[in-house]
Amino acid sequence: MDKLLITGGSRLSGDITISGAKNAALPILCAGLLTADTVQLSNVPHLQDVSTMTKLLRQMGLRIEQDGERMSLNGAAIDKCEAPYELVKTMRAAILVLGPLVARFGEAKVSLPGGCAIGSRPVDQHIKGLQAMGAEITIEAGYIHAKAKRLKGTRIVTDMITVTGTENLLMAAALAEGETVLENAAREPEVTDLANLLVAMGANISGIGTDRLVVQGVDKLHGASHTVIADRIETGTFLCAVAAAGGDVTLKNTRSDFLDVALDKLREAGAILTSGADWIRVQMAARPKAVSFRTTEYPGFPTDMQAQFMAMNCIADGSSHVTETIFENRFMHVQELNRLGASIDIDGHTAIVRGVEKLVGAPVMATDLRASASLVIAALAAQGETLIDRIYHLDRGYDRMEAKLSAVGANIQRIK
Ligand SMILES: CC(=O)N[C@H]1[C@@H](OP(=O)(O)OP(=O)(O)OC[C@H]2O[C@@H](n3ccc(=O)[nH]c3=O)[C@H](O)[C@@H]2O)O[C@H](CO)[C@@H](O)[C@@H]1O
Ligand SMILES: C=C(OP(=O)(O)O)C(=O)O
Repeated sequence: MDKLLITGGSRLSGDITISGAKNAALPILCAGLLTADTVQLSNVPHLQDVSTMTKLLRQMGLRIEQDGERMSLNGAAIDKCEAPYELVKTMRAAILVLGPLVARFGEAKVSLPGGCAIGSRPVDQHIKGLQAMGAEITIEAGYIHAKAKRLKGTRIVTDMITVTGTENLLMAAALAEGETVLENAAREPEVTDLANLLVAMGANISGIGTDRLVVQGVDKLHGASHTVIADRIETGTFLCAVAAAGGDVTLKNTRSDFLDVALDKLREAGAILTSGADWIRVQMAARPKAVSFRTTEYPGFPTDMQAQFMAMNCIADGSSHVTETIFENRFMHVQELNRLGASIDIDGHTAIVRGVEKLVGAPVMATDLRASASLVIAALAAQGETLIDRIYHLDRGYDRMEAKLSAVGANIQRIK
């Protein structure tokens, strides 16, 4: 099992190119199931989750050709509407095949994802929405079986804001009969990116970027070309790394407008940020100041950035309160950060972080994707060597992270 060995203490300086967004690429790949024509994609990130998704979609008969960051999908020969447990258990986003399969082929058999390290993460809202559109759904032996001659548009109000729930229902609604209104829809930029691709494929969607999506179903979708948006969480992760370790780094091929709240928090921490249409520069010369925040849905503070900011807070001047409101168990990194000398206590959904002057390297274990990123950031800021185990979590969602960090001066190596 691969590990990362990091010797902390180097300032980071230079340029990093940001990859396409994992959370946009995954639903967008599933949108390839909605048409018999070819969908051409660019800026697709190199990630384990993308490999898992392409493996799953190929098993269904989707033809996928890949050339670096470009991918072409063709759904003319899909012959298997099934997502097996073996793949769904390694990547929850596999649930995103459910909506497209029922909408285009009238049936789907998809393994229930089950729980995950950060929370129980049920998919009841995906099911409730499809049922409201007329799908007959049964759950048997750990699988969701869905059937519908043709889905029918209706008004759906989800109990809570759900990102992949909105995406699944949006893809289903694109091919349903009549009008679907999705109330309480997620407004994450990745949902908008998917919606923009669907429109390019011939879908009729209004309210894109708002919490009320109105879809007039069409009989068929056609091929399109699309560039996946930049990964705002990868962007934020490198910004936190510089804020914690110090330095001057320019992130290229990214945007600042979808990270407003996180950028405000970094400024509050003392980082100097400048940006243009497709770049962000971060300069950090001093010890960061502690910043408190609570995670919420977009455009609020992203839960996917909570662990990375907490790592920065560990070595900050002052104390902070970090409140997690989206997932019930997303503090797995706390005990590992404490092993590096951090001082964090948990009180319910809030972590109280008392900044310490220094962290000291130690062997630690990654427990989930963003927890892994927080350990990398803490290790970059720590004195001495940190060995991070179980980095397969990191590989799910970061495109060659150690290569990007080495290029800006970090002392980091992958140990096979
Ligand atoms: C592939 C992808 O895009 N993953 C992102 C997506 O995950 P994902 O789409 O799984 O997260 P959701 O937005 O659905 O989850 C939000 C909350 O709603 C709950 N819930 C969700 C659906 C449902 O049917 N029932 C239910 O109770 C969840 O348990 C969670 O507490 O959004 C999360 C929240 O921004 C991010 O952390 C993930 O990185
Ligand atoms: C929780 C995340 O991803 P997923 O929904 O794929 O588990 C994440 O990207 O931080």
